[in-house]
Amino acid sequence: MKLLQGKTVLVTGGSTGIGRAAAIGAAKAGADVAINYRSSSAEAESCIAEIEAAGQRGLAVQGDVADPAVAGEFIAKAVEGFGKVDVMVSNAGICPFHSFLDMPVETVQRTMNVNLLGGYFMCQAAARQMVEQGHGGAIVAVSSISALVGGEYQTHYTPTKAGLHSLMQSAAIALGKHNIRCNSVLPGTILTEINKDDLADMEKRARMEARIPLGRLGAAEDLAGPIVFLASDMASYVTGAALLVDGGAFVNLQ
Ligand SMILES: NC(=O)C1=CN([C@@H]2O[C@H](COP(=O)(O)OP(=O)(O)OC[C@H]3O[C@@H](n4cnc5c(N)ncnc54)[C@H](O)[C@@H]3O)[C@@H](O)[C@H]2O)C=CC1
Ligand SMILES: C[C@H](O)[C@@H]1OC(=O)[C@H](O)[C@@H]1O
Repeated sequence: MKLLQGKTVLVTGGSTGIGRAAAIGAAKAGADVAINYRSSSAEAESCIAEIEAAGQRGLAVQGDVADPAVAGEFIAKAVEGFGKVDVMVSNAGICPFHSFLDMPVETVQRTMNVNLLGGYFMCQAAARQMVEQGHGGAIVAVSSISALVGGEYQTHYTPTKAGLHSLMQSAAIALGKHNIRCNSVLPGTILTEINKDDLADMEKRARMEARIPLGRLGAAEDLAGPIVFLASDMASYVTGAALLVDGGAFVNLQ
């Protein structure tokens, strides 16, 4: 039997990058998958096509996670389509690199609203549905190695990732009695749209590659296995945990 056979998995920011890889990975593991996406319906449709090519049902729901109302709407549409919610992968995020001293207020607020509050309301809405269903569930937040270490141009971003990591720890306690497990993955540097401009600086890219014991930056697909594992019953006694998926970068001090 496949790891997520019969499960319904929801992924925010699921049309590109890590979210897309998680959505397609979940479908390949036997789940029906609903994705939330921000704006590009072409990317969302092509993700749904890949979910269907894996033999599963797919559903795309547009919405800005920074709007708290969008969380309830996403859950309602998924329940309407698939009848239940078993897994929430809270993944949507932005990282507009910017220096600290002249950081625009709007950039800070938007990053917090999307990454942290968006994640909070999505996880809460999913948990409410899971509690109502009465048969447990799993929540996986896409936090970051940035929950543990800083970045000069990420002073507005790293606190959101530390916040998601902390949210999963507290939610694990709040939801344990409902058999809802809450964990986070902490990706290292993964080559996606979010850092395309930043990593166009070849010197910086080479520096980052050099400190990764596995010798390469990550690909979005590197996150699919860890997310599917944490979502699955194979991880039935894992909650409140954080799984680094960084090629060993974090432990490489000198
Ligand atoms: N690429 C990397 O090195 C790392 C990424 N992450 C996190 O992984 C997550 C996914 O990012 P990537 O796949 O790397 O980049 P990405 O840019 O491909 O994915 C981010 C997704 O979130 C969506 N999104 C952004 N704002 C949204 C909003 N307001 N409402 C709904 N969807 C929204 C985007 O449309 C996009 O599909 C983010 O939370 C990011 O912080 C964490 C650690 C490392
Ligand atoms: C977007 C960055 O490249 C990426 O985001 C993270 O969370 C990682 O720590 C990297 O800085």
